[in-house]
Amino acid sequence: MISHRIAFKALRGLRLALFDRLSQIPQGYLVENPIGRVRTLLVDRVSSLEDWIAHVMPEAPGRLSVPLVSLIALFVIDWRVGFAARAPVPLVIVGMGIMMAGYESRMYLWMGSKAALAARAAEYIQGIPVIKAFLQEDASFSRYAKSALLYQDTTMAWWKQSWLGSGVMNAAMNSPLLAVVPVAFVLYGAGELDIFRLALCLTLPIGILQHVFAIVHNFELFQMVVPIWDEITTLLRYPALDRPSATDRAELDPQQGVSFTDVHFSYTDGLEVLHGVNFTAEPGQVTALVGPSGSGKSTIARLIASFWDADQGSITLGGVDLRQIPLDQLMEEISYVSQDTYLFEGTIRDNIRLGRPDATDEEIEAASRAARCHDFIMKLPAGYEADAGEAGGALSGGERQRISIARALLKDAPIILLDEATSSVDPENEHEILRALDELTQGRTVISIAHRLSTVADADQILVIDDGRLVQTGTHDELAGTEGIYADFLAARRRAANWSMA
Ligand SMILES: Nc1ncnc2c1ncn2[C@@H]1O[C@H](COP(=O)(O)OP(=O)(O)OP(=O)(O)O)[C@@H](O)[C@H]1O
Repeated sequence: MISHRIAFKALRGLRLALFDRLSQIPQGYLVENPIGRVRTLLVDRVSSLEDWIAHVMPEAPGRLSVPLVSLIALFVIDWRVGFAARAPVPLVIVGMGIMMAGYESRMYLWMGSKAALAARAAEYIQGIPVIKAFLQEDASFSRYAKSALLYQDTTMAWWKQSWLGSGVMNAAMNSPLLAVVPVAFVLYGAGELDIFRLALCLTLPIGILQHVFAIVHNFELFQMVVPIWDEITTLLRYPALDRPSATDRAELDPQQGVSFTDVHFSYTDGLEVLHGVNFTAEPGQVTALVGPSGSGKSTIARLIASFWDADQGSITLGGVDLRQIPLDQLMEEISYVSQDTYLFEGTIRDNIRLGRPDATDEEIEAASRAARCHDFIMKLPAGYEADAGEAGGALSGGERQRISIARALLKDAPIILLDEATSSVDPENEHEILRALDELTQGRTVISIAHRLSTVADADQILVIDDGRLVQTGTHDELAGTEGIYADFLAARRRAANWSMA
């Protein structure tokens, strides 16, 4: 019982340490690692250490000493019985040798396929609505099925490679008396052993092999624990963002907005996606980022939110380099509003309160009214007390986005990062979102990945990004009359607007 208590305490400590690390490392880790894989690590991998801590470690002294003491006792009773008791050991070693050949690489393959299966399963389930909408069930299911088959193949390959060795080993270990019985009875017949010693000779070997069996099993467990521990320590040692502690708050100048100076950045694959970007988003102004898909707009927004650090150059906020601003302080300064709003377990009220944990109910409702959420929330049977998990399924994408706007309003951060994609939203919702956004962006510094021409045209400054470079800067009027990507973008929008349904 004590060892189990210690084990659960250790697992709890380990999980807390991992969560702690996750909050200190670049949030990009979560963008780059499928959520199913992170979940497997935090839940399953950590749980699988329980056996090791609760059983293997506390039982090890007994497992090792009992066979040793029994064997010495047998040698003391009669050295010939001692040797007979060891007769199966070479067979156990041979069997184990066969079984363990290439164990580590098989183990990594198997664990990799298991993690891939978990990731694919999570992806498949999360993506079901999209998959159905695009009639991709077969393709998506086949990806999931392929990883299930790979898991099956690696499991079966492992079994096939192990069965001979494990058969030999098990047979030898389950035959502790094979050589002892004839030797002991011959000695007893010859009068060299009395009845008590004979009884000891016939019982002690059984105990020895049971423990040897357990040691072998534990050795196998150890082989499994090594890669798991590797994975856990990789995350625990993942370099944290180098930031001052929460108490070393930076002096931010409210007259200065967000500035990029010669910013270069590459994701972990090493391919540079931003090649020396320079701009300033002035405080209280709307800066719109436009450009072709994959040009780097979201990357710029994520760098401002410190998902990662720039590889070269500097990003400043209020005149201070982001690296000098404690993460907590930065998070107070920024609200990130994207089109996919995550609803946490709890009530709708709790979900909005995430914007400012000490907000009163009245403040939450005022923010909801301003974000045009109040009416649809009141239509839910339990209103603000509705369970977000259950209600979430009943909310449209636009309604969820308005909830994230309500959170941001409550948070009242001076800088708004806005990924405003409204393409998937119906006109009624779009209208409501725009009104909510108007409330949110009043008097704040807004950096918006803009998709709607109206937002772009109204922006104080438009930054045109192409292939990781800032290629045009100006207002709508300035850029509309200049040849380039922005004029092309306008022309494409006008053509689309002229399309008729006839
Ligand atoms: N996590 C990632 N790992 C590696 N490369 C990435 C990652 N995220 C984005 N990229 C790459 O970085 C480049 C810029 O991507 P980004 O998402 O910033 O573009 P974007 O302009 O926001 O595109 P969109 O308008 O389609 O959202 C692309 O080539 C993309 O493939």
